[in-house]
Amino acid sequence: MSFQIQMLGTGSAFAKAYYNTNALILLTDFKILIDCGFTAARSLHELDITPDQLDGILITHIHADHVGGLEEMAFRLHYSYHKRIKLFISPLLVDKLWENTLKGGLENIEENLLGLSDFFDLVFLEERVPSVVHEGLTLELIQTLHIPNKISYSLFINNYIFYSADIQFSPDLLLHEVLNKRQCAYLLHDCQLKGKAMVHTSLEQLLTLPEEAQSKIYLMHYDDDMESYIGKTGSMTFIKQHEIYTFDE
Ligand SMILES: O=c1ccn([C@@H]2O[C@@H]3COP(=O)(O)O[C@H]3[C@H]2O)c(=O)[nH]1
Ligand SMILES: [Zn+2]
Ligand SMILES: [Zn+2]
Repeated sequence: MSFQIQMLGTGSAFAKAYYNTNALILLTDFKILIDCGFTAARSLHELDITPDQLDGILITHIHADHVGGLEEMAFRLHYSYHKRIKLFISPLLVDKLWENTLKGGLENIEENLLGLSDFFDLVFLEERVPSVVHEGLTLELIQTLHIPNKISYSLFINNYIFYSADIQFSPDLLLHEVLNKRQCAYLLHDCQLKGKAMVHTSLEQLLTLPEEAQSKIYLMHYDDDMESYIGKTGSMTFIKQHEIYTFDE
């Protein structure tokens, strides 16, 4: 069964033009959002998608450009749509997400709404365990380095697409596991266009990869000056906000 990917946004944490890097995975009868940052609701609105039309949301890590839209989702699902959707999440992130990000806004709005599982149907994704989340869609989280001592996950989609979330340059992972062992056909990778990358991967670092690897890479999580880098990304391509991509196996 084929599926499509439509980026709700493709920007860095502070980008204004391209919104937060959050992705919709679209199957004929299933829609899941990868990350739900503070621009997600506006972007969904622009695409004429309401929160209740999502079947689930997957969280890679706790930064506002990846989870900052969850409070609005929870409120609207509860009050406007009287519905809970799935939240696909590592068990290691659940308490942190509730205690550090959502509790302040969501706790005690009603006496029986006490925690994350009162707003979402929690589906735990164990690291490095492929999970069939719907017919035709298998997701697998792997822990990757973003900020030391901060839990953060990248993702395999149907074991042939690698979705990096936010990640420091990890050439061994990319070349040995993603490309060599798993033979992934597409890599959606975050990219800091200028300067030395401290918590992301820089364009300069990605340009050190062999041309064959670059040709499979779609760049995301970029700054507002992306257009001035067109033609300067080797064999890598910028993925565009709201365009629908079919990544065939
Ligand atoms: O040690 C740090 C921690 C964070 N930051 C910035 O804060 C942002 C948080 O969201 P992000 O992970 O998409 O991107 C991060 C960076 O832009 C940084 O430059 N250095
Ligand atoms: Zn980010
Ligand atoms: Zn981050």
